[in-house]
Amino acid sequence: MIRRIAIIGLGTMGPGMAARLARGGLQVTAYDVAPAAIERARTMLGTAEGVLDSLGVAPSSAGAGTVRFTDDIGDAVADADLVIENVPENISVKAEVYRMIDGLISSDTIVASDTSGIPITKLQAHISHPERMVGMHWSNPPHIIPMIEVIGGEKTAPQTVATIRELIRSIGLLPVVVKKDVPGFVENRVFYALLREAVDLVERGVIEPEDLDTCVSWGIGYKIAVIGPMALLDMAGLDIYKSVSSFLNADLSNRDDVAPMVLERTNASKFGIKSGEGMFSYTPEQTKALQADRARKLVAVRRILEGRE
Ligand SMILES: NC(=O)C1=CN([C@@H]2O[C@H](COP(=O)(O)OP(=O)(O)OC[C@H]3O[C@@H](n4cnc5c(N)ncnc54)[C@H](O)[C@@H]3O)[C@@H](O)[C@H]2O)C=CC1
Ligand SMILES: Cc1ncc(C(=O)O)c(C(=O)O)c1O
Repeated sequence: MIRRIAIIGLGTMGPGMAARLARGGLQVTAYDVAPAAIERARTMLGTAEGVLDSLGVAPSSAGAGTVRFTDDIGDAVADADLVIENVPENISVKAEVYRMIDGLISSDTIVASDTSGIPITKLQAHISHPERMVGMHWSNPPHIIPMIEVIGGEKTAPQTVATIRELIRSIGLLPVVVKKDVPGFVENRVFYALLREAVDLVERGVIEPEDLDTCVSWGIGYKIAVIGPMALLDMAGLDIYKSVSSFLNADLSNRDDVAPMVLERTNASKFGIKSGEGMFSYTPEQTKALQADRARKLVAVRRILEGRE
């Protein structure tokens, strides 16, 4: 039974996860190597709790859990039933965290990674109890998006996958078990196929970035929240899909490296909202307003999709 959870890494994802897990009645300790990240996370935690209130996510019947911040990794993982590693998407950074916690956790502590797509089999090579390591891939913003992928690597015990799936279900979220440890799992394989084509179309001047977003959000994006791709195939007709894919698939982007448009920006430290500029530009005031507006709309859409409005 999982009651105490340590979150390692409090950047974009950690604070929202901490808020959601605590709302589910769990005792969370939250650690980051950077003191500034811990300070930022305190504010982000408060914002996420407000969003959970507006989503109507009630505390568990046993009451809400707690979030305690710490700057000591040993303190964070001591007594944890589950450690969620949430540091940058880089195998050596993640492996260093596993090495650090290896001697600090008990042999029955589960270690989960929120990796966006590094195969779990690669990550579990860096830990003493690989049978207790599992992928637990949340989607951003983690306190709003209810689906979480659960992925076992070659050495993950089936019981570890089952325990994490049950934990997710027990706090009212939606676990999806990915049956094969493929890079990117399922969500990001599908999403990155879309992103590759979107970036390519903008880069080739087929469409302006703002218009690309309008096309995708109000075209496929809007309906895909209600009708998933497999069901859409049936709605459109497999005969139509057969005809279109017979000429279109061969014309879609198949680039296997990072697009120049993305490299130019990342080389200039233009990472998006976190640096004030990426595909678009953002002042701090615009960022605040945008995040509040997006949270409000995501909350409203989720309430409707769940049949609550
Ligand atoms: N940003 C996103 O939309 C999503 C990210 N992910 C995955 O979640 C993981 C974390 O991503 P983000 O939160 O976006 O990263 P981020 O870069 O925003 O935050 C990472 C945090 O880890 C901290 N950190 C670095 N080394 C550390 C160490 N040795 N010990 C403790 N803390 C350390 C950093 O100080 C930073 O605060 C990555 O694997 C990413 O691929 C998963 C779903 C969505
Ligand atoms: C661009 C991008 N990459 C990865 C992820 C992820 O799920 O890991 C996300 C996300 O929104 O969650 C993302 O936007």
